[in-house]
Amino acid sequence: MSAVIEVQHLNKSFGDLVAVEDVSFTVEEGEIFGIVGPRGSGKTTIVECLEGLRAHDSGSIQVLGRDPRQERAEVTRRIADRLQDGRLPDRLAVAEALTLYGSFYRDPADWRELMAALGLTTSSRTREGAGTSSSRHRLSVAFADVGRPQVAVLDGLTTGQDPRSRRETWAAVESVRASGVTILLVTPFRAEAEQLCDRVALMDRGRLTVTGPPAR
Ligand SMILES: Nc1ncnc2c1ncn2[C@@H]1O[C@H](COP(=O)(O)OP(=O)(O)OP(=O)(O)O)[C@@H](O)[C@H]1O
Repeated sequence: MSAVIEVQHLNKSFGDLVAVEDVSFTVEEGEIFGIVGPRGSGKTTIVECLEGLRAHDSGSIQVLGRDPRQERAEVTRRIADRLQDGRLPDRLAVAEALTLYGSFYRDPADWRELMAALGLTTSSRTREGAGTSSSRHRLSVAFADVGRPQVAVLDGLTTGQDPRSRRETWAAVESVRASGVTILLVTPFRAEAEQLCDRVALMDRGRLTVTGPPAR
C-alpha cells in the first residue's frame, strides 16, 4: 500500500485560537480512515487544508504526492467531497443530475452502475421524491463518486440521520470503497468510525490523541 494523504506536523490558528496543533497522520491507498472528534476539535480545518481551501501555518501536506497549496487544481481533480444537500439542484432527475456532474470530469463513472450500487432508482429526483434522508445522503455519496475520484472526503455524512438511514448510508460508503476509492471519513460519531473505518484518528481540542484500528 502507498500513502494517499500524508500530513506532517500540521498547525493552523485563527488569530489566537489554535484550531489544529502538530497533527500528523497518513492515509493509505484503499482504506477508510476516520477522523473523529467533538465539535470544534479541528476536523474540518484539517479537511479544508487538505483540499487547498485554507492555507495552513506550518507543517506539510501531500495529497497523492501533491501539495494542495501549490497544486490545488490537480488535487481538486482527484479528490471528491460530499455535496451538501443545499448544493444539489432541485427537481432534476437523479440520472440527469449525475450525467450533468459526470460531464465535468474527463472519465466519469457510469451513472447507471453508480445508482445500482448505491440503491438509487431512476425515478428518484434530487430533492422531491428523493424521499428519505438516507436516499438523499446516498445521492450525495453518488455525486462524490461520479468523477471517479481517487480519494473521497466525507465530512459529517450522517449527521441528522436516524439509525436505519445511517446503516444504509454506511453500506453506500462501503460500496464506494469497494470501487477502489480511498475514503477519509470525518465524523463526530465514534460508533460510526468503529463500524466503517480501518483506522481512526481521535481529535481533541486541535490535537490528535490516538491513531490506530478502531476498538470493536
Ligand atoms: N474561519 C474561522 N475563523 C475563526 N475560527 C474558526 C474558523 N474556522 C474554525 N474556527 C474555529 O476553529 C476550531 C476548530 O473548528 P473546526 O470547524 O475545524 O472543528 P470541527 O471539529 O470540524 O467541528 P464541527 O464538527 O463542528 O465541524 C473551532 O474552535 C472553531 O470555532
